[in-house]
Amino acid sequence: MSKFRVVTPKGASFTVAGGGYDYEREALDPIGAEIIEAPANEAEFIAAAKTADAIYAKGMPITKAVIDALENCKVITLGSVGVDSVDVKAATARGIPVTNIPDTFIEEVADHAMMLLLAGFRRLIEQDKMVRSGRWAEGRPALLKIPRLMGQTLGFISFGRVARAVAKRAAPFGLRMMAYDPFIQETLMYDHGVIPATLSEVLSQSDFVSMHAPARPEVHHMLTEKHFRQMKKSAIFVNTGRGATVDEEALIKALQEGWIAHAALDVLEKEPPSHNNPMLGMDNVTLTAHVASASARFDEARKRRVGYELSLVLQGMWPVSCVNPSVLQNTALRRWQPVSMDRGPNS
Ligand SMILES: NC(=O)C1=CN([C@@H]2O[C@H](COP(=O)(O)OP(=O)(O)OC[C@H]3O[C@@H](n4cnc5c(N)ncnc54)[C@H](OP(=O)(O)O)[C@@H]3O)[C@@H](O)[C@H]2O)C=CC1
Ligand SMILES: O=C(O)C(=O)CO
Repeated sequence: MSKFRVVTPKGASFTVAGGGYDYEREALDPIGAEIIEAPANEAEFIAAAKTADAIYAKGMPITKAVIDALENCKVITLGSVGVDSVDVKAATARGIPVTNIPDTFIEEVADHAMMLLLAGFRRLIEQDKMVRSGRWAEGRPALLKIPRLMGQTLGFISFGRVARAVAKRAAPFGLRMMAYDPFIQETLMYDHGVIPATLSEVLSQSDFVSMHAPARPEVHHMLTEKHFRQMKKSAIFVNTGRGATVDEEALIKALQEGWIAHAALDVLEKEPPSHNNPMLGMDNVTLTAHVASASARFDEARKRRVGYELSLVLQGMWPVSCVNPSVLQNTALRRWQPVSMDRGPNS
């Protein structure tokens, strides 16, 4: 009989083809913790998770109803940066720490954001189609209409870890950069050659708007019609954050009516999109399938980090990355390292 039960919804998202090796186990086996898969529907999950020592959240939303039913849970662990699949407020109210993996694949996501920006700007998909369909001669005239990249303005919405890594990549291209993020110190922006700005300034002055806001209830549909109307007609909108931060209907209207030029998106409101999502047929949209974090090291890095966070808490210690750290002081867990209490609105 295992000492600790970690319950997780069956049918994980993210997993490599064929399942992959359970790197979490390298941290969990030595402490006698077992990962148990439970059906990914709320009622059956609650029945299996009620007495669990920990929840490993993936795929299924961990709602208030699930959280309120937990009798013995010491931590809810996420194998992602985004914490939108867990009701963090409900966990905080129950005094349960929630952990994520914020520093695991920043570089991959930043590479992807930069790729989307460049592909949208240099019209990669359109150029590729022209060559394949025998319209070679149309390629050059299409690009003769666009400005050169150097000197264009890149505006960030949110200036967290990923946006900062994008800024490092964008600086050598000679882009002017500005950012809206009321939650971080302006010095961090200046350190990256980025000018602090209001949301309106970012929207109205940027040639590229790169969206990195986390999907929290208060950030839901942060960008609406009025925001797309403020953007330049030539603007390219890049989103590698979360689809829910954008009113997708408004974005589609903006693209169809020419308020902005192009959207390059790794994330959508509904993933995968339904077959009648108009963006699937639009030439001024570049899409990838929420894959920005993926690389050959993704599965191992994510699982090892999840195993580490779980094993710390199950052995009675503070986790390394807690999104609601205010709860830690009221737990029996031991503080063994400095942890920043300065986290977002949910903490
Ligand atoms: N496409 C993909 O595969 C991936 C997507 N992501 C998404 O990207 C997002 C950003 O990642 P990352 O940069 O690592 O996250 P960070 O937590 O490092 O940065 C997010 C920043 O946004 C700030 N913020 C919070 N609310 C607002 C708001 N209303 N307006 C402006 N800024 C706000 C945060 O402040 P504070 O910390 O105070 O809350 C923080 O400074 C993640 O939340 C995740 O959803 C991440 C990885 C992979
Ligand atoms: O970590 C996240 O938030 C992701 O979206 C991973 O793909």
